[in-house]
Amino acid sequence: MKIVVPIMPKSLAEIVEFDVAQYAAADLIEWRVDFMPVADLNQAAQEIKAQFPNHEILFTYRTEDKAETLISADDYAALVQQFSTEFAYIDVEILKFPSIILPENAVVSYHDFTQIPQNLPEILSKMVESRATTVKFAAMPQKQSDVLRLMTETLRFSEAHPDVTLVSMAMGELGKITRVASDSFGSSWTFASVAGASAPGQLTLEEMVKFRELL
Ligand SMILES: O=C1C[C@@](O)(C(=O)O)C[C@@H](O)[C@@H]1O
Repeated sequence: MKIVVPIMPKSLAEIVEFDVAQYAAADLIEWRVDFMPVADLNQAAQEIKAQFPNHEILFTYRTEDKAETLISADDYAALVQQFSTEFAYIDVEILKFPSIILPENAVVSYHDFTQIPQNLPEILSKMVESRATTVKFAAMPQKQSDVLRLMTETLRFSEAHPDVTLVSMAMGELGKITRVASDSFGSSWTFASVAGASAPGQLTLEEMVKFRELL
């Protein structure tokens, strides 16, 4: 299972301050672009690539965790088009922005910060219809059985689509088990933090590495 570590710089100045050595055990860096002014993204992209020359980078502009809309659909599509060629992977909220032209390195994603929706299988099916090779799903369980449901659907989906890389996780305290063990049920990436979590329930990179060694 690949360990993905998010970085969430709020300014250009923060990028040069990263203690890059702390990220060495990460398989992939996720740049959470949505914390930074859009006007600074070009320069930030170059500086981030220079800071992490040995890592593949996932470019993510997350809108689904925000109440207000900070970016128009056209601007979102323009960002995807511009930055998809600059990074190894690019996150695309395909169900929220359905008219987008999907780049080959797209990681189509869906987030629900309140629940694990009952129509999870349908959401996964819709995402795979986009023909993306990587499908990511993160949602918030309210009870233990929600976590089991996510694991069951992860297994079902991964068996039905062996050619697709599935990334799934349950967030929060209840979901932690999915972050360390869901590769047993067909999920291929897990997210862990170095300088602050980008979602509830993430373990630190150090904890994750220890867990993975034990498992
Ligand atoms: O899609 C995900 C997964 C995530 O939401 C998590 O729960 O670890 C964290 C986000 O930064 C990332 O874009």
